[in-house]
Amino acid sequence: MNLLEVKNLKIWDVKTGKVIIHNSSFHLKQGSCLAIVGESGSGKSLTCRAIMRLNRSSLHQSGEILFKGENVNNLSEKEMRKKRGRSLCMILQNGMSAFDPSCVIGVHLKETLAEHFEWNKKEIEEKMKNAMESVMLKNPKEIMNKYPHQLSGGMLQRIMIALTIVLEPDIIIADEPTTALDTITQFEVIEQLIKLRERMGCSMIFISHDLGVVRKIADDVLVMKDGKIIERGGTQAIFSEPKHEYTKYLVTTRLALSDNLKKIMRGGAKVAEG
Ligand SMILES: Nc1ncnc2c1ncn2[C@@H]1O[C@H](COP(=O)(O)OP(=O)(O)OP(=O)(O)O)[C@@H](O)[C@H]1O
Repeated sequence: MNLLEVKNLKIWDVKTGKVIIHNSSFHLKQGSCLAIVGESGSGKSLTCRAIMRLNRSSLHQSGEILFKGENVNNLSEKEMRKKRGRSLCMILQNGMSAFDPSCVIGVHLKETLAEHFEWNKKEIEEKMKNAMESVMLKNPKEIMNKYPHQLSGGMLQRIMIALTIVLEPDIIIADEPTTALDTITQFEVIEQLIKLRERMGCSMIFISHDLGVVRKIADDVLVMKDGKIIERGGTQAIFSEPKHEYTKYLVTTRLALSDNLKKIMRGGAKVAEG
């Protein structure tokens, strides 16, 4: 069953009239992970933000975005707010931009959860504590009393994953969730995302420049270039028999980069062991 079906999505800038996403159609199967890859500026983030209806007001969108058969393009902002977080959850590139800098993490987490559930303060604290421990965040109580700037990028990403565990959304959209992190932390956060999928069986849209990670985590892949989907298919097929010249280029160059990462990781592990 398709949990999400995007039909003829078009996004354009009303100020300039420029079309940025041209007639994009794709679907996300229940329980599967769809990766969107492509060079910088190809339209991956705008596509995902369109699903969440989070693009700036100067960007207009048309077409159908059917979530469980309902076109989210037709929902009011109030109805959409209920869907965000509870049904469709986004893990952003930079944890720092996801949390309110003016309050401690715990306040933000409690406010988010109180918006979607009838839990009392104690229940929220208990659920968050368990979820944070499950993503290897030690001392959850201490962390909840810290401001975002007092925590590392890797910790903020884990907190976002922990919040996602508690929210149990139908779809997680992870937009380059490890780009802002150092190599070792990237590896750990990806491990947590893989575990999250295994545990919750949720569906995921995963945007990444790292094709090594895409090969590990995704079931299907969309390749985007200049606002268009130029190739799509099962992960295995995309990597072993890419058809489009651009996909061939991506697969060879990006996998070479990934191999480099693996070498660094092995080196890092040795240093840690020694
Ligand atoms: N608010 C905006 N107004 C007008 N154009 C925009 C806006 N945001 C992004 N764009 C343009 O839309 C295109 C697609 O951007 P998008 O952020 O979706 O690319 P991307 O594939 O996610 O890139 P990256 O991998 O660097 O994150 C780019 O050319 C970008 O300059």
